[in-house]
Amino acid sequence: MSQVYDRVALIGLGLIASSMFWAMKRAGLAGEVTGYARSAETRETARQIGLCDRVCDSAVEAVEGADLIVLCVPVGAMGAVAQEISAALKPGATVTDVGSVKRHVIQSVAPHIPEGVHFVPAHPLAGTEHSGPESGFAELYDNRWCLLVPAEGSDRDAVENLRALWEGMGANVEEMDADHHDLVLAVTSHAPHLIAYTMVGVADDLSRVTDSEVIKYSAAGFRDFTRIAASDPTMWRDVFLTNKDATLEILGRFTEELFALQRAIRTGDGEQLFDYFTRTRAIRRGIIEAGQDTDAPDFGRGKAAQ
Ligand SMILES: NC(=O)c1ccc[n+]([C@@H]2O[C@H](COP(=O)([O-])OP(=O)(O)OC[C@H]3O[C@@H](n4cnc5c(N)ncnc54)[C@H](O)[C@@H]3O)[C@@H](O)[C@H]2O)c1
Ligand SMILES: O=C(O)C(=O)C[C@]1(C(=O)O)C=C[C@@H](O)C=C1
Repeated sequence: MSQVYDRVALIGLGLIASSMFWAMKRAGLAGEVTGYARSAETRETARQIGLCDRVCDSAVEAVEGADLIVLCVPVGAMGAVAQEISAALKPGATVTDVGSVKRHVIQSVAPHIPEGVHFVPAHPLAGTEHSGPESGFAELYDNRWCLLVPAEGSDRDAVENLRALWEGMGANVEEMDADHHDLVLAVTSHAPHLIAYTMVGVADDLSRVTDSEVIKYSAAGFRDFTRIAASDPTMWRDVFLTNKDATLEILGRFTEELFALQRAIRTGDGEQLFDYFTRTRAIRRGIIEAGQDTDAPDFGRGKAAQ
C-alpha cells in the first residue's frame, strides 16, 4: 500500500484516532501524522506510547500544513473543534470526521469549512467499549465497513483519496446519504446500545434483591450487554442527543414488538414466539452466510478503559 497523504492531523486521541494512527503506520498511508487532544494528560500519554509522529499542544498547530484533518472527538464537540481550526486549514486540504451520527455533524461542521477546503464526513463501523489513547489497535478496521457521506457535488478526488485511506486501513468503503445513515445506524447500533444500557440498569436496580447474583451467574447474552453498556458515556450521550428522531422512531417500533411478544408470553402463544424466533434466527444465519460477521479480534479489549 502506498502513501495517500503527506500530512494527516488527528484531533481527539481516543480509540478511533489511535486505531487510525496504528493502521496508517501499518500500511504506510501517511507521511507525518500530527495529533492533538484537549487534555494535557492524554497528550502526555500519547507522547509516551509513540502515538502520532508529533503531538501538538493546540489544535491549530496540529492542523497547520495538514492535507487531511480527522475530527475524532465526541459528536457534540465536532462543531466547536471545526470552528477552532477553521482559519488554520490549508487550501485544498480535506476535513473528515469519524462521528457515529452524520446529519448533526454535517450541520455543525460544514459552516466552519472555508472556501477551497473539502469536507467529506465518514463513519467507521468498528469499535470496542474501551476509550482513550491506549485503547487503539491497528486491526480495528480490518474487514469492517466505513461509510463515506459526501455532499452532492463534493470534490471526487477528495472522496477517492479518503476511500483509499480507509481501504488501506483494512476497511470496506461505501457511500451513503446522511439521513439514511442515521436511520440505519439507529437500528444497528444506537437503539441496541440503549437497550443494553437499560438491561444492565435493570439488573443493577435488582441487585439488592438478587444479591449480585446477576453478575456472578451472568450468562453469555447478559455479558454481551454489560460489555456494550460499558461504552463511553460522553460519546453515547452525544449520539442520542444528536440522532434523536431516528432513535425515537426505532425505539417506538421496538416497544410495539416488545409488547406483542410480552402478550404472546402472557397468553401462552407459543406459536407466535416460535415463529418470531425462527425469523430472527434466519437473519443471523444470513449474515454469517454473506460473510458479514466481521467481529474484530479481541485486541485491546483487555486494557482498562481510560
Ligand atoms: N467507540 C466506538 O465504538 C466508535 C466507533 C465509531 C465511531 N465513533 C465515533 O468516534 C468519535 C471518537 O470516539 P472514541 O471512541 O475514539 O472516543 P474516545 O473517548 O476514546 O476519544 C475521544 C477523544 O476526544 C477528546 N475530546 C472529548 N471532548 C472533547 C472536546 N469537547 N473538545 C476536544 N476534544 C475532546 C477526548 O479527550 C479524547 O481524546 C466519536 O464521535 C464517536 O461517535 C466511536
Ligand atoms: O463493538 C462495539 O463495541 C461497538 O459498539 C461498535 C459500534 C457498533 O455499534 O457497532 C459503536 C458505535 C459506532 O459508531 C460504530 C460501531
